[in-house]
Amino acid sequence: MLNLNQGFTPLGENNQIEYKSFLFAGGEPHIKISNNFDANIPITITQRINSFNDLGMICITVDALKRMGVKQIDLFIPYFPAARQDRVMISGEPLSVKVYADIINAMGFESVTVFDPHSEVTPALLNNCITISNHEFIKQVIAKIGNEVQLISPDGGALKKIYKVSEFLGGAEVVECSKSRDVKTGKLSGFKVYADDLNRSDCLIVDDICDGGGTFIGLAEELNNKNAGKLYLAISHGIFSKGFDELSKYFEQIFTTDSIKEVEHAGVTQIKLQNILS
Ligand SMILES: O=P(O)(O)OC[C@H]1O[C@H](OP(=O)(O)OP(=O)(O)O)[C@H](O)[C@@H]1O
Repeated sequence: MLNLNQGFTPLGENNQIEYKSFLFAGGEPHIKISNNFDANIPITITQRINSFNDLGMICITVDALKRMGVKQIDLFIPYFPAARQDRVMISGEPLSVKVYADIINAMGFESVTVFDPHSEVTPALLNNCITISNHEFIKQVIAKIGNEVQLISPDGGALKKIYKVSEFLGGAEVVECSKSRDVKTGKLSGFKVYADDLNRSDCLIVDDICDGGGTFIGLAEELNNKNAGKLYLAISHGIFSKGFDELSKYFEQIFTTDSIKEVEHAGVTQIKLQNILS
């Protein structure tokens, strides 16, 4: 096991390969891997990708391992970078998810494991892709909430997955919702909750990514208009680029994993991937 992100050990702490990594003064990542391991044994690289350099670190690590004689390398990257840029919305934009997938495919991994990918595009583009669903994560979230909740599917993307979550949980009730995003400006509008009266029932919004949080604030207001009880939010990949001041006004508790980063906030419960996967 070679864990490239310090302190992030999603597959456990056993059999870790030692290395030193740093950035050269010019900004390029570098690694020196110690050679006290058996190169005949398959190696799994784990990494949290938050920048292009984090992907670059994977590339140079694979090169170094191959030069050391390692034949089989597996990759574990829970958050797939640029996963939302999985379609060209307006001319002049890239299909970023394919750019990343092409780079990763070129390294010839035995398998590439991702957690709760944004859409079917990522697994379709990645060779030897293994996906881990959010089912166990949501099960653990509901166990922590401790009450019965209605599952809330925020938009079209989430709707494709929510009924499988409900089935996994033994048939939890689902409320469908929708929103509109202006693809030119990113602005959100038109939040709709397809229920007449939620009768003060507690609601758990389930989605893959929270970026600025606009989706969930807009939806929370609409859920409150429909007489919702307590609101909870479960997000597989927490970017939280606008912090928690606004989100915390609406949500009793926010749940996320450590697929992107560590989060320290009273209103956030982080469930480690290591505990979800074990
Ligand atoms: O925190 P926010 O800034 O509101 O962003 C989060 C939302 O963005 C993504 O969906 P997106 O809006 O890209 O729609 P899609 O599921 O139709 O691709 C994601 O699945 C969330 O729903």
